[in-house]
Amino acid sequence: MIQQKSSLTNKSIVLIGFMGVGKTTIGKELANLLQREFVDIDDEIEKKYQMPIPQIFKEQGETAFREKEKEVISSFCKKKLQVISVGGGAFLQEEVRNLCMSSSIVVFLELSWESWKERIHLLMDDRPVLQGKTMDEIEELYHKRKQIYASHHLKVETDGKDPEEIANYIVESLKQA
Ligand SMILES: Nc1ncnc2c1ncn2[C@@H]1O[C@H](COP(=O)(O)OP(=O)(O)O)[C@@H](O)[C@H]1O
Ligand SMILES: O=C(O)C1=C[C@@H](OP(=O)(O)O)[C@@H](O)[C@H](O)C1
Ligand SMILES: [Mg+2]
Repeated sequence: MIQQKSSLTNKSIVLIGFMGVGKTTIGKELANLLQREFVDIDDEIEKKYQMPIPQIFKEQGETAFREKEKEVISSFCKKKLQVISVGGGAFLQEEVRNLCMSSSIVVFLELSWESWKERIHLLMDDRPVLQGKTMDEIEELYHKRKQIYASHHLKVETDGKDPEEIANYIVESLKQA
């Protein structure tokens, strides 16, 4: 279920993985369990720029969104002892990958394509990256994105598990490592 390369410290924990894998949901559970502050980078971007993510994509484009994303992640990564969920595209930027890997424990949440497909109806409305794409194109993106998630300290397979179970598993794994 898991590959371990690091342990629980006073560093922040950063959750990565494809859109819809459960970073935001599991991040909240994990923060509760560890009694840490929870930070969702997409929420922070929306607060800072007073605009929903789909609107940023529509009006300013993806490049502008990635710049904002990098800025916000940079400011939160400096802090310790938080649980941080970053967007599924954050690790496209090498600078973001390096920053998170050096400052925090990076946990990659993995979900198989078969399981992910069942969740797509929950995601289409507010994930601009998915909009206008065919299933084949989304599948291609899913596989391409795997490369950027290769940077991690810990990998957790989430198929068939509920968010609480996954959060508990992360805590136990990090404690034991
Ligand atoms: N382990 C899980 N099992 C079933 N549904 C889940 C699980 N984790 C998340 N979800 C659901 O999938 C959707 C996307 O979750 P979310 O946490 O927003 O993912 P992300 O932040 O990775 O995009 C939500 O509707 C959430 O309730
Ligand atoms: O993968 C992506 O490019 C994105 C993922 C989203 O976050 P989630 O991974 O939390 O859905 C959000 O940052 C934005 O819509 C772009
Ligand atoms: Mg999220």
